[in-house]
Amino acid sequence: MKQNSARTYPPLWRLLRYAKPYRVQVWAAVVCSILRTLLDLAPPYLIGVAIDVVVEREASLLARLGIQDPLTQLLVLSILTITVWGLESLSQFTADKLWQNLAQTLQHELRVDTYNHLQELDLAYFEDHSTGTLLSILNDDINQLERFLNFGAKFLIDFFTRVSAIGITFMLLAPGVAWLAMVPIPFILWGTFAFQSRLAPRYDAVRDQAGLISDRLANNLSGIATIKSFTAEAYESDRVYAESEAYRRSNGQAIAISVAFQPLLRVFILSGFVITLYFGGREVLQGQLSVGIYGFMVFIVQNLLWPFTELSEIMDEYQRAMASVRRVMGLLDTPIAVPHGGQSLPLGMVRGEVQFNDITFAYNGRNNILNHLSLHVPAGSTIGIVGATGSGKSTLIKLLLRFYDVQNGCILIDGINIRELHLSDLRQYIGWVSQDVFLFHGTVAENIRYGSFDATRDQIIQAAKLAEAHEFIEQLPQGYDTIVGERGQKLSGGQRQRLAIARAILKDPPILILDEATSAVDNETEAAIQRSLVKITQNRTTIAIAHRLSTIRHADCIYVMEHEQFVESGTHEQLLVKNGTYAKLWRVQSGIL
Ligand SMILES: Nc1ncnc2c1ncn2[C@@H]1O[C@H](COP(=O)(O)OP(=O)(O)OP(=O)(O)O)[C@@H](O)[C@H]1O
Repeated sequence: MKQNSARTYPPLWRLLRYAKPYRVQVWAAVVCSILRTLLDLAPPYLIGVAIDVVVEREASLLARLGIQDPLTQLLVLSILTITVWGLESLSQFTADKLWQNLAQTLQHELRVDTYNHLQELDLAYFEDHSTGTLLSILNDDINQLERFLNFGAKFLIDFFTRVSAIGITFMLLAPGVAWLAMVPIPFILWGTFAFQSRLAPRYDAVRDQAGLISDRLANNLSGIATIKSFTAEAYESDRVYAESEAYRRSNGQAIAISVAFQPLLRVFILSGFVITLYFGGREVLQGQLSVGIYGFMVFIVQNLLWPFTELSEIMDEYQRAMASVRRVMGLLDTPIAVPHGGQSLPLGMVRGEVQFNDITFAYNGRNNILNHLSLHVPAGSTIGIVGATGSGKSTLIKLLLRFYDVQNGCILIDGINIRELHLSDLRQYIGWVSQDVFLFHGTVAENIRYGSFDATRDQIIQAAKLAEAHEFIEQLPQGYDTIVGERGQKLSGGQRQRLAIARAILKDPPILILDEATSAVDNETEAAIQRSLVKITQNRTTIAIAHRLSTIRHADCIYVMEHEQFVESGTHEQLLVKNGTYAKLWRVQSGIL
């Protein structure tokens, strides 16, 4: 509800609301920026006063204020100028520092919040959104905001202060000429905003296109070995070229409008300047305006009108930033499809009984993978699941981990519906060695320790020994401190699997899931791991999925999956006696057939 209503706010408003905790700094930065601009306007005024001193001497403005001697008047003016410049530098320094700190803080907070929200989203979201697009939001879009906060916000404040201060002073000093000098302003404003409204959709397109390039690059870099093995470099180069070209084109379309407006603005500004020069001069000649005020006005009229040329650039920056805000906020608004349950069950109290009660599940827009499937795994028992590839074995595990929610039926742990459990509790109970082992860039020890961050070196080595990994780790150049490379690419598939098993053993969960956990190791190593697993799986619920039946033959019960259901179950011996699918598979694998 709250998230939907947030969408109705304009992006700038949402950004400001985000900055709410920093409102003191924001106001301080605004005040310092206004002060700086006002002080920046003082020197032209002081020049006007100086002209007044040298022309009018004892009849000057300062003389009327009580300083008779023209030389003393000049001295006072000099001191005033030094003071103004000093204060201007100070306020500029403070404003810059405040804006930059704010930009850095907001950028940091937004990035961390967006990332944290992203982590909470369900797996289906990541399947529908490419890594490149998400990276471009987390990096490019958030950096764009920093640029705007660093420069754009400051410019906008400077602009409004400058225009209001000069406009009012003009009106007070020479109302006859002032309105003429301001005639171009409505035209400039109208043009600026008309042009910005045409620019906004083009910048949205640029941001989207930037996301697409990022996708392509991220995809290619992670698939570089495949590209090389298929000698597809030229093909990929063409695809990158096409994406980059599309980005260039969409940026070009935005730039085409953005540059066309500048020359037009100059014409308007020139007219304001010429009007002041001519009509102001005429008033001086007619004795209606003092020379000092005329000098000040000619000098300052450009200060009034030039910011309007910058306004279009700032609005340009603003539109780019708002396109980024929309993307960042869009991500932050994405509802969490798999929410936490309210119940908390301490890890130490979990027995590990798992029940799938009449569950039905289909991936988004696909046919049912599991149909009215039920399974009961008593606490502490070991079960094996076999079945054809694509039959839904891994899906069953992902449902237990609540990566997705079932459409019908329920899954229980120790009799509690997993939807009611806090997600982090639920996932604490489960040690999952997945089919696709993912190792993080870091050392072997860091990867084993992943998730059990307090584990000692000895515990890590002990877990590695049980996973039959200690020996090969010792032979690595830096042993446990060897860097495994991104995604563990400096290790073999079997070595990666053993690290993943060690990681799950170290976690010491009440429920252990082994999804093809030893598929990449040789028979001898697998036999050794199996011997270790006998010890590890004692008093722990274990669900093992395997194509190699020898891996699960000693399970308390083996389930055979087919056609969205379990079609057979029993011990290895019972299933052989049944002479069904399992027996057929066994005969094929053991070479009897
Ligand atoms: N994220 C997903 N979105 C849509 N369909 C999916 C997704 N993941 C898996 N599937 C489909 O669901 C079916 C079951 O996949 P699953 O990975 O559970 O099979 P499996 O029995 O573990 O297979 P294998 O033995 O090959 O590992 C497959 O047809 C697969 O194409």
